[in-house]
Amino acid sequence: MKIEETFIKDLVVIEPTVFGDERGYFFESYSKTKFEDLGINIDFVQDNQSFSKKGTLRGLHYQNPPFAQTKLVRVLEGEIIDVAVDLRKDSPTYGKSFSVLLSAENKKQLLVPQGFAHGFSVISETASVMYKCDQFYNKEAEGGIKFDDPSLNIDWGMDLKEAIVSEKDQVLPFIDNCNSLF
Ligand SMILES: Cc1cn([C@H]2C[C@H](O)[C@@H](COP(=O)(O)OP(=O)(O)O[C@H]3O[C@@H](C)C(=O)[C@@H](O)[C@H]3O)O2)c(=O)[nH]c1=O
Repeated sequence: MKIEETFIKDLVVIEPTVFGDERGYFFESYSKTKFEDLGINIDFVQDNQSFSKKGTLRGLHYQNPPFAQTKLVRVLEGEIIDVAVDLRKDSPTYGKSFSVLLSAENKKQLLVPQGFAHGFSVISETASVMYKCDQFYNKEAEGGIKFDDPSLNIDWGMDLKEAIVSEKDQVLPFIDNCNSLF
């Protein structure tokens, strides 16, 4: 298992050790002790899975404290551009975004800490995305930022006019007006 730092503190990409043989492959997608060896000590309590068609864009979402969530995101099928935006007011990278291609093929995982907004776009025909969370879903604590906020200028790898976006996500505020409490 390998950990890649990003330019944003605490936001890391994890690559598993994959064992291939004539049957196919095997890897540990999560191991509490191996993650602890990498300095990651998180108690995950909920696993989520979503399936989306090409052109779907979900996000950018977060839950405010005390219900903030760390998310460990991976792709079971397909390819996504996974995006995290730093919302920590005292962070030197506040308002900056990081994007990474996650796919069933590259098996990379993005560890999105508490204090970030998260979203992804689907660039393959379909994609199944799975993520672990260290806090339960709480509707009242939900917050979001509009995916096309010009101050974030995120490259979602698609024509945004064609993006498939939920009604809820179409009316989210830009970062300067969001209700983030981080
Ligand atoms: C996120 C979530 C949603 N739901 C319900 C609420 C709603 O009726 C339905 C669909 O919810 P949403 O439209 O919010 O799903 P979605 O837009 O996929 O929301 C997700 O987006 C990605 C980018 C994230 O980072 C996640 O944390 C989550 O916010 O599922 C739960 O029951 N539990 C959950 O944990």
